[in-house]
Order: sequence, then structure tokens, then C-alpha cells
Amino acid sequence: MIHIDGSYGEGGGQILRTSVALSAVTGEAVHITDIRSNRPKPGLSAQHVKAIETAALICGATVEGVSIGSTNITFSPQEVRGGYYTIDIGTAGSIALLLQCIMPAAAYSDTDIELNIIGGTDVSWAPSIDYLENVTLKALSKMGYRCEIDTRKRGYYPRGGGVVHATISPSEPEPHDFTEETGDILGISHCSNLPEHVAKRQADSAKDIIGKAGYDCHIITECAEYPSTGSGITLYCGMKGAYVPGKRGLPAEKVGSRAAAELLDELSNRSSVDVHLADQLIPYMGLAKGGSFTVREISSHTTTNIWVTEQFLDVKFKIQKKGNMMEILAI
Ligand SMILES: Nc1ncnc2c1ncn2[C@@H]1O[C@H](COP(=O)(O)OP(=O)(O)OP(=O)(O)O)[C@@H](O)[C@H]1O
Repeated sequence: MIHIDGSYGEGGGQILRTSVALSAVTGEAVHITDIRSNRPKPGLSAQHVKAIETAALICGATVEGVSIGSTNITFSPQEVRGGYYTIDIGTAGSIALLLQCIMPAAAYSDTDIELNIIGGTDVSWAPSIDYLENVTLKALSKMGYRCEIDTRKRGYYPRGGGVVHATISPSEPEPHDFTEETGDILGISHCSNLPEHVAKRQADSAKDIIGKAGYDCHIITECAEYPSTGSGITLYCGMKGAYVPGKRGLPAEKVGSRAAAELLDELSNRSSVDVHLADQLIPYMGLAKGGSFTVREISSHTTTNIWVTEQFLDVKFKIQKKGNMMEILAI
């Protein structure tokens, strides 16, 4: 059994998700202690419990200590099984983060895994569903990963109620050397149960800033009446993205301009991936035992994910400076 100190590095939810994911892939049981000790409310929250339970469901794992507030769990997996699973997170807990915990192992199933997930699609401190689809999954497809996402309803904080259908097909991760991709900036600006001009103003202010920086951009707007109320914008270009959720009291123009500034910051150097994608690629590069990318800076999520991945897999990551960027290679 592998022991993981959950307080290592970033000490948040990601150590837990990556540990459970790689335990499910390798079949090695894992005991995780001091879970989320660097967060104001340590231990498992509802969305972490749901992620572990879903991982357990798809690989027939027995678990111990999986309840809200728990700081210690044991996860003992068996074989990953294909099939159709319905998962209700019950809150606006992030569907993208639940998938982060499931996706590595799901690729090792003998048949497709179909998931119908109810929860949050556009919430804070997590990738938006549009980021997952247009940045993360696009990058992973270059490594042979196969997952289709269909967002049927968006879910915003606090009610959630978003519905996403994900189909993951069997595949083996392959090494890929990511290089800078240029092109037009694309985006999706959306709102639910709010006047249509909210989505439009978010998009217009982003377009204005992006245009002044000399890029062409195409941002679609979406206005709907879903069970929850909210707004947000995701912009992307190549393997880089920026997501900003709307917030009561935050003008729609600010939401759009923040997303534009964030993406332009990522595009201002020749790196191949953005700071968030960098941490998300690590477990797949570990499984592929190879590949590389450049990024403008290394986050503590990335160094923490490297550490966790090295605990489970026979792989080493090398970090080196490359001009004004950092390069990460899996060996
Ligand atoms: N705006 C964003 N765009 C893309 N990805 C994001 C964004 N914000 C956060 N992420 C990703 O979401 C993940 C969050 O990991 P983290 O450990 O903070 O998880 P968490 O479970 O939300 O943390 P905790 O619950 O401990 O507060 C990381 O993979 C990070 O790259």
C-alpha cells in the first residue's frame, strides 16, 4: 500500500484526486493522511467525497474513511469497469474536478465509460466545463486520450444542477511534445436567469481588449434559463485558456476584461501550455512515461502533482529553464 501525505506541497484537493486516480490505474491501494490540511476547512468536502465514491464505483474499490470532514482515507481498487454511471454531486461542486479524479483510470477500462454528472459546470477555483472541453481535452487528445463532453445544462454556485454527459473510450496515453500554437482567440460567454446583455457585455469587453492587443477573436454568447443563476466566460487559444466566473456586484465588463487580460498574459510568451493545464497534464505524462511542455511559470499545483505522480509510477520529471519559460519533461 502506498502512503501519501495529503499536506505535501499545495496540500489541497488535487493530491487526493491524483492519488485516487493513479491508485485506480495501477491497482495499488493508497492510504492518504492529513487531507487538505492547508485549506481553511481541512478534510474532505462533499465534492471530494463524491469524486472518491465515483472512482470507487468504476473500479470496484473498497474505501475507508470517506465522509465529509475526514482527513484520512484508504482506497483499495480492483479492475476498472466500463458501463453507464449517473452521478449527482448534489451541490455546485465542480463536474470538471470530479472528472479530473476519474479520467486517468477510465481510459484503462475494457469498454466505454459513460457518465451522466449533475453538479457545477462554471464555478470558482476549478476549470470551467468549456475549459475542460476546449483546452484540457484538446491537449489530452494529442496524447491519444479519447473523451467526448456534452454540456446539457450549466450549473452555477450555489445551486448547481448542471448536467454533463461524458463518454471516455479506452486508450493508452502516448508521449507528446507540446509546442506553441497560435491562431484566433475563441470563447464562450454565458448567463442563466439573467438579462441577455450580461453575456453580451462580458463578450464585448473581452473582444475590445483582445482587439487592442492585435488578435482576432470569436466569442459566442449563450443565454438560458437553467435551474441555477449565474454567468461566466471562457476564452482559449491553442493549449491555453482563461476562465472567469461572474459574481454578484462584479460588473459584466470586469468579468470579460479579466478573462481577456489573463489569456493575453499567457499568450505574451512562447510557452506551449497555460499554468493550469501544466498541472493537469502531469499524471498523463507519467502514464505515457514521456512528453514535454513549456509554461510561463511552475505553480505549486504542478510541483505537487509531479511529486504525487512519482510516488505511483516509474517516471521522473525534469524541470529546467528555457529562455523566459520553464520546461517540464517526463523521463
Ligand atoms: N481558472 C481555472 N482554469 C483552469 N483550471 C483551473 C482554474 N482554477 C483552478 N483550476 C484547476 O483546478 C484544480 C484545483 O486544484 P485544488 O487542489 O485547488 O483543488 P480543490 O479541490 O479545489 O482544492 P481545495 O478543495 O482543497 O480547495 C487544479 O488542477 C487547477 O489547475
